[in-house]
Amino acid sequence: MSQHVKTIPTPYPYTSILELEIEEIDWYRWQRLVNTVADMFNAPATFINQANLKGIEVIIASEKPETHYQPGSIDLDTNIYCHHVVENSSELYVKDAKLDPQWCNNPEYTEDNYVSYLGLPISWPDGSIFGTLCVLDTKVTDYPETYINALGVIKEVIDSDLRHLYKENQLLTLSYTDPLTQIYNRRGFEDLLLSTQDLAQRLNRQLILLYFDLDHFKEANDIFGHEIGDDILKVFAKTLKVNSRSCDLVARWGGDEFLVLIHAENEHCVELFNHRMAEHLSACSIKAEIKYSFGYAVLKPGENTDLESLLKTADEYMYQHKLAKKSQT
Ligand SMILES: Nc1nc2c(ncn2[C@@H]2O[C@H](COP(=O)(O)OP(=O)(O)OP(=O)(O)O)[C@@H](O)[C@H]2O)c(=O)[nH]1
Repeated sequence: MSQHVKTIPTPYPYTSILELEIEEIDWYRWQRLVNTVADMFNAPATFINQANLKGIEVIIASEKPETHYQPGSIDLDTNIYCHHVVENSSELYVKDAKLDPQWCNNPEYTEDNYVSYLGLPISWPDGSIFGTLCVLDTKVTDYPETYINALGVIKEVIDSDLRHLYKENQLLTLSYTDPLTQIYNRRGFEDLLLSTQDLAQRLNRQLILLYFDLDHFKEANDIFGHEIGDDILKVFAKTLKVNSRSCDLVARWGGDEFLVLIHAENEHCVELFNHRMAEHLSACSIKAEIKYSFGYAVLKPGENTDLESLLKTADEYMYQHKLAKKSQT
């Protein structure tokens, strides 16, 4: 019997901008832009969508009586037009969905009868995808190139609003934060590593990369449940944070793995850090005992070791630590 293995799409690492109190976006202007596009194309529906942790979410919809859509988000498994724009980071123009079998399971076509779609990607200033500006129609279309170009100009207005937001730093912080533990995520760590290295060079100080991996975390999830598992991750992240200085970088690297980059006078700091961690963790009141293995790598001033090599060293060390503990038990 053949087995169909379903892959779960990775969510886009952004919180919905609708959930944030952002004053820098002129929502009224975005609304007018969307309404103008709908009028210009004489189309029943125009949207600005965001690719975020929920999937693809409608942020602004045209205010025409015939605009038909479900407010909220569509998960990444559903074959809607916008997913293709987001995935490929490029324009998509479907003049007549009937002519292309790839849309036969697209609910926008099969349920809402949107047979035509024109969508452009909207980008964050770092080039990663924010979402789409799109025009949908229930009739077959053949837009002139001048219209498509005009849509491109309107999209650039939205891009530039996002750039402004980035300057304000609100969303930058957001896209750098792991939503569960509220420490940096992988992307935040990678992006801030360079400036931390720069600072350490200028101060002529060494940096130490600490790599932590929880022990038997899968078992804790299995025995106590996923929610307690989440609590363990949160407590561990918080413990790392309170034991670090504000200039250190504390991040969740993925799953039950964490990184801390510390400005350290010498390797003795690693022992001290560990000692403080053990003390804090033993004092916290959580159902499951939190144990971890760790490794580290040193980056001396003047050295130019890349993150990959540092991680490899720290990971090998951590692995030996884990093995040693396993063989003891
Ligand atoms: N609750 C919760 N579990 C997660 C999360 N992310 C990853 N996991 C789980 O973390 C577990 C990691 O398992 P493993 O990598 O095998 O690690 P381990 O059980 O700690 O094994 P050892 O490292 O060998 O001790 C997996 O079961 C994941 O499903 C999360 O955000 N929340």
